[in-house]
Amino acid sequence: DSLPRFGVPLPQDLPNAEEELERELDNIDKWGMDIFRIDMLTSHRPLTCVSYTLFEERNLLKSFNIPPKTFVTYMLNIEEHYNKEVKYHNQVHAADVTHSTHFLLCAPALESVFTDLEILAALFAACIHDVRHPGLNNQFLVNTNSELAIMYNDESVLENHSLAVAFKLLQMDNCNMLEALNKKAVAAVQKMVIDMVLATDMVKHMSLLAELKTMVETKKVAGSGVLLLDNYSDRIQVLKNLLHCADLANPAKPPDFCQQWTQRVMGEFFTQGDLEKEKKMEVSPMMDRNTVVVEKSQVGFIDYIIHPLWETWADLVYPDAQDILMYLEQNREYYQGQIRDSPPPETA
Ligand SMILES: COc1ccc(-c2ccn(CCC(=O)N3C[C@@H](C)O[C@H](C)C3)n2)cc1OC1CCCC1
Ligand SMILES: [Mg+2]
Ligand SMILES: [Zn+2]
Repeated sequence: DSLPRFGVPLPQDLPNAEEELERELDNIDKWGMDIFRIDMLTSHRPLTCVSYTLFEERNLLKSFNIPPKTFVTYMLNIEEHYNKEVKYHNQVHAADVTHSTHFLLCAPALESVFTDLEILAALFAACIHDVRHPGLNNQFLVNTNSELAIMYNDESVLENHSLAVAFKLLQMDNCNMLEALNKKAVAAVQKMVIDMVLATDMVKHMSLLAELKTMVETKKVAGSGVLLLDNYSDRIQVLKNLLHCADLANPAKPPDFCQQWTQRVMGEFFTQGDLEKEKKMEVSPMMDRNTVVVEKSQVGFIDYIIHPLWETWADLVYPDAQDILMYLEQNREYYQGQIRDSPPPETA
């Protein structure tokens, strides 16, 4: 039983789904790839399709003797364990972050900087980083004394849970995509994946950014212009920031994708806010559908979190991320313009 061409069966009711999907996947090395259309064309299995395409393109299945059937079985299993009912933290977000991770790894400034094992770890981390996300954030799980918060002692609860689930699923029948790696390589991948996924917890943001800024100030560059990273600590620090940037890339995407992501995240936030109201809890900031001004909160998010992070990343890989910064500034202006009675843009 051979695998379907893109790893996943395509919708029968779409006559030319295969050629439409091929057309979308032709953009896999571009920032503007339409992950929402790929979600539709794969009957909501974008993660398996994108990860399979990327692993094939990067020749990682051959390099690490990963049987394609095992890879697809594991990824479909992981995809099943993303919650389709959750509006933002579902398999489309995971596929988007995996694609963004791939794009950032393609930066010329990072050319031949990372080994195939590190690239495998980064893509794997992106695929699994939010698996079993309940659509509630860490603070809610802690405040409600949830099973998960007790299990993980209130520390990076969601991130620890996604990691545990991902490594548990590896042990299921015909799912161990790392079976051909030697013990040392598996341990190295596992450590890198744990370090990267734990770094996607927002509480780590300020310290991660501070370290990135220090790295930019002291960055060592080879004659060819690629980054010189000669120890694990520097290498994993760049990979942690790379995945964190990919996780926080929505406001730096083409406007219509950015706006779709905002609708999804607000849908998830308001669902949590409604639940907090129902439970007579204090409603979290940005989650009260009656008081949040979506455009204002996006401008604030961009000004205080997203732009400082992406500006620093763009410095690190200069001049590679300039058009990403352009989208970010364009989206900031869009949201600023949408705020009622906001000052008109200065005339030139
Ligand atoms: C497109 O909009 C967003 C896209 C992504 C995020 C965002 C913040 C942190 N992350 C990284 C993961 C994380 O830590 N969390 C914990 C919590 C902030 O909910 C986030 C969703 C996930 N992702 C926030 C976004 O908007 C928020 C709502 C209005 C302003 C901020
Ligand atoms: Mg997360
Ligand atoms: Zn995420």
